[in-house]
Amino acid sequence: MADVRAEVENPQEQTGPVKILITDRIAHEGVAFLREQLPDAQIDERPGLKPEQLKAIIGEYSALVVRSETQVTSDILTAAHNLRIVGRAGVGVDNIDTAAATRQGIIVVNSPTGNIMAAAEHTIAMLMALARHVPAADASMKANKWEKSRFLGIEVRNKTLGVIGLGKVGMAVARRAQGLEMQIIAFDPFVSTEQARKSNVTMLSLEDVLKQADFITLHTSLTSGPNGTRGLISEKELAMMKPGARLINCARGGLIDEEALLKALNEKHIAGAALDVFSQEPIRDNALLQQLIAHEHIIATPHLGASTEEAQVGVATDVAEQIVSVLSGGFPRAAVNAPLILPETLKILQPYMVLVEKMGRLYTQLQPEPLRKIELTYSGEIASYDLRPLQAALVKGLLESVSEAHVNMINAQVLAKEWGIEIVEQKSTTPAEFANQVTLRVSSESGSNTNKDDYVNVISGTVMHNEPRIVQVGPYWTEFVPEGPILFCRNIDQPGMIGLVGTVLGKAQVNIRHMDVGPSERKARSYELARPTESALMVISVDNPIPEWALDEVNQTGTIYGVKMVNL
Ligand SMILES: NC(=O)C1=CN([C@@H]2O[C@H](COP(=O)(O)OP(=O)(O)OC[C@H]3O[C@@H](n4cnc5c(N)ncnc54)[C@H](O)[C@@H]3O)[C@@H](O)[C@H]2O)C=CC1
Ligand SMILES: O=C(O)C(=O)COP(=O)(O)O
Repeated sequence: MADVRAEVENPQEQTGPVKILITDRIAHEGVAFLREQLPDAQIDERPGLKPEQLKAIIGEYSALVVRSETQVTSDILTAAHNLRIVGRAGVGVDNIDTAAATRQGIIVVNSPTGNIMAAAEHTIAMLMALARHVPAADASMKANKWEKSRFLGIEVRNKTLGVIGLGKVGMAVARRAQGLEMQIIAFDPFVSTEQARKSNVTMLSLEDVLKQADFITLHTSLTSGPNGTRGLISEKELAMMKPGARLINCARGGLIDEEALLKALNEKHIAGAALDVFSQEPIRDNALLQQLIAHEHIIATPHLGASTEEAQVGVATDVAEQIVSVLSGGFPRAAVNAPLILPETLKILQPYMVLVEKMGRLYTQLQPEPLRKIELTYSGEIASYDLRPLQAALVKGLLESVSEAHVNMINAQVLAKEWGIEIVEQKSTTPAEFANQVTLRVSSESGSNTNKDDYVNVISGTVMHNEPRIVQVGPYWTEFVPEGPILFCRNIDQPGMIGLVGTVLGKAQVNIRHMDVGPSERKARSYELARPTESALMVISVDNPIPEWALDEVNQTGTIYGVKMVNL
């Protein structure tokens, strides 16, 4: 069973050492950690690659490390045949097409806390610089001037700071600003008034924050779509700002309509703005942005929020650790697109993951038909765990033999949806037939399993001595280890049937490893006589594949039917 955490096997078999590509500059501590922990890996630092250069080489790599500069687009990802993880040495992942990565089963990780303080302190530096014209005064001094009266500033004490986005950075900024004796008001639709009140922050509507604050600082992530934050501060919002107020953006450039900002500054509606981030980075020859940063009431820094020694060491080692973990078959600490399962839980679930994947494979091989709805029932103690890995294992088992898709825990749900498969789960901690049992009930294309040979609508299994066992197939009770080549057939429940099959297999020089004949009713297991017209399911595990002529011979007996070979 392959590990569904982060599929180790690659669709295009990779030869040679594992390769890691670093395309933005990260602290050397992170690179050193990778080298130390993965001594056989090839680690290439190639900052400044053009998109077409990155696309040309990305296929060789298992891991990619970036900051905010490299654009990891879906186009790049289509060429990333061996990529298993993208590590963002920082917070914002808006430069990574995470939806495309998810579809391809690529884990995206970031460092959610490594540079929070750096970003918050830079915001405070921007706040003070805006209030006291520090950069302009410095430039004037360097031009050999002494313009004492030109740089009259304001105090921040007793002023109101409006925080838009009261997350990790926003809250750190609020705390620091409280130390400067500022009043803090905030807008964040996902933070409760009560929670904010405990930190002495007053939650208001966006409009009220804009109208009341002397300084506005932005700390939301950049998201697109109808409820996204792109263009959150546009002409209308700028117009709502208090005349003479100041704006700070150390989050993402796209949050502000930069043209509208330039207009508001030119009209002297707001007194100034401090920008660390821009809609295009680097700015290069973007005329609007050049005009904006040249404005006398703008303070600009080249996306320096995270650029402290401490933060860079923090984010680089944070991401390096997660890359080592994932490439070694473990879990990332901060995956943006993967559910987090604790290693202890995974250890318990592992044999059930094997079981469920085999149940999926068995179903697809016995009943190769488009699926529509699957009901997974868990009973026993197993039902009390986080069972997402089992669902992923099931999708993998079901789709692997019929699709090119590389299924793993990251993309299992997306792929199931694409295939139009609805998966519902039922959980009960009360044991059923076995202490822990997983049952798969399937509805195929027609919506019900009505055709004559369509008996495999239920497969049930358990784990015994850490080994998966299938205990029910359709109406038949059975017990076998789902492993290797297995012959499935049904027979009229009467004497001589086992002998018939045994003789043919003997003739074909096929060794039987295990055999189980399951009646269609549980009570027949207690050696009561079954009625002669009843059928039974024969499950015969063999050491080597059975030749076609032997399968035909078994099929022609008249009393044995539905002969099918599966490979688990
Ligand atoms: N300039 C730099 O170098 C750095 C920039 N950042 C950026 O700062 C931003 C914030 O980072 P964190 O605080 O770590 O993120 P976070 O996820 O902890 O906080 C974001 C907050 O924004 C809120 N939010 C979402 N939509 C909103 C909306 N429409 N209006 C108001 N609030 C909304 C969320 O509820 C959340 O509380 C991110 O964009 C990140 O990329 C972070 C570190 C360094
Ligand atoms: O972590 C973030 O979100 C940042 O914006 C920092 O970006 P950077 O790593 O400095 O390119």
